[in-house]
Amino acid sequence: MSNFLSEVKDITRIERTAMHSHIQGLGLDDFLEPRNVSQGMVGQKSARKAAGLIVRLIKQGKIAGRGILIAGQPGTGKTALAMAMSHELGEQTPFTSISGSELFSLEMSKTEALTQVIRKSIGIRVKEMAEVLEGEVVEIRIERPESLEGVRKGKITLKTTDMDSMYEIGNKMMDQLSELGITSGDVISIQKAGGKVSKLGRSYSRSKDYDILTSNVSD
Ligand SMILES: Nc1ncnc2c1ncn2[C@@H]1O[C@H](COP(=O)(O)OP(=O)(O)OP(=O)(O)O)[C@@H](O)[C@H]1O
Repeated sequence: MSNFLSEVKDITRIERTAMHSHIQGLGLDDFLEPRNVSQGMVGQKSARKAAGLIVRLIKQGKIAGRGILIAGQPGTGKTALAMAMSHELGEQTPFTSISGSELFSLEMSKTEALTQVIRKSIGIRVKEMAEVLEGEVVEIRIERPESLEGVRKGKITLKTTDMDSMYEIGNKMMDQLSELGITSGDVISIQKAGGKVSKLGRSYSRSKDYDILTSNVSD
């Protein structure tokens, strides 16, 4: 679990997109003419119109595999234009922002840095589908082997809204259950493919067993 958390920390970066949260599009009419104030955009009319033209060409499939260089003084709206273009291209077009200093490094080639950013952008669109078993733990039974060579055998009974089902569990799953401190009354999910266990909470009927706020608790 701790490894998993540290991995998450590694890949989490502070994105500087909040300052553009007002940008919802290029604010153009059907003839690509910029409206005065529209979709969070104001001014920069010729740049917005040019960006709209590029968006139209992309949507028509007339340009692909090309980059666009937007040049200008700091703070004049280059990132805002890029973000507006990604909005115009629809939800399927991810927006990923990087700064120049991330590309120029002694540790990594520019190609590698760019490849990572592209992978990240693609990753935004990948939805992971996992089949899971979810239910309240009724009982965990682990039979310890009598000899050192013997293998542990385990069974878990899960209660779902419809029924109770018993599953045989392997060593890895037994270790996970004990690491997470799973006991009867916990509501858990188990990923069918990898066997990853997650604790979702405690069942309502057993929730008072360890509830320190109730009057049942003695000193
Ligand atoms: N035409 C515009 N309409 C509304 N808001 C804008 C417009 N242009 C820029 N902004 C806003 O102004 C701020 C600065 O713009 P932005 O960060 O896009 O500039 P930049 O050219 O990318 O800057 P830098 O070169 O420093 O990266 C942002 O909050 C952006 O959303």
